Amino acid sequence: MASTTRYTTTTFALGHIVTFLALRFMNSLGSVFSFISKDAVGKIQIMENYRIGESSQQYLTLQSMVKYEMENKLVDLVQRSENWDSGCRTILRLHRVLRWLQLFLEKLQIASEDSKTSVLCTEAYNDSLACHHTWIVRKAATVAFYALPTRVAFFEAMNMGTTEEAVAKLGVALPFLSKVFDITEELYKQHNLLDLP
Ligand SMILES: CCCCCCCCCCCCC/C=C/[C@@H](O)[C@H](COP(=O)(O)O)NC(=O)CCCCCCCCCCCCCCC
Repeated sequence: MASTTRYTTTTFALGHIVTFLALRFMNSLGSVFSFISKDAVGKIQIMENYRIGESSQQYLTLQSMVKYEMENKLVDLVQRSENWDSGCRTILRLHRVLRWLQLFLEKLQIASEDSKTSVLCTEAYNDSLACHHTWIVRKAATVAFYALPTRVAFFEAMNMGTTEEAVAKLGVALPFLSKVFDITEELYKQHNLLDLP
């Protein structure tokens, strides 16, 4: 499955729409989230530039990107230097965010009415992204999570309808999210790219 499934331009386009909605939502949460969305926007911009650059054909699929950058020694494997913004390391950062999102949405889906989104988000963060972040980023992220709205308001802000509707939508979306995560994880494992600096 992993070797035959491809990221297509359609997938990229859908990704952009979801990202746009997520970032708009984060901006609505106020300036406390802007340091998070700024970093996300910067990384998405790096990938968009590859998609419109002179090697854009090499960036049509995740597999072709890995092949192209590895064969042409365009990835910093040991420490960040001239290839600090390679597609491989940029996607790795976003891939780790996807793991956080997967855990967070799974928790939101099964949470009780009175559970706090800040707690769910912090747990998901500690089990995924936290170990890749510096102490200062971990502290700032944890503080920002306290500003998250309640579960109901969260679903409303994301335009997901009532709690029942939102839970049903998450049930449809989560398997797709897992599939994307698993394909990327497998590809990166094969090429030994999971710890890029
Ligand atoms: C809804 C609440 C959103 C919480 C977002 C949780 C993720 C917390 C990440 C905190 C990142 C802080 C900013 C800086 C991080 C960088 O140090 C770090 C390393 O980068 P470097 O190796 O280039 O130096 N960057 C990263 O790990 C990438 C962070 C990108 C954050 C993207 C967040 C997207 C959030 C999407 C929210 C979607 C909500 C949807 C709900 C249905």
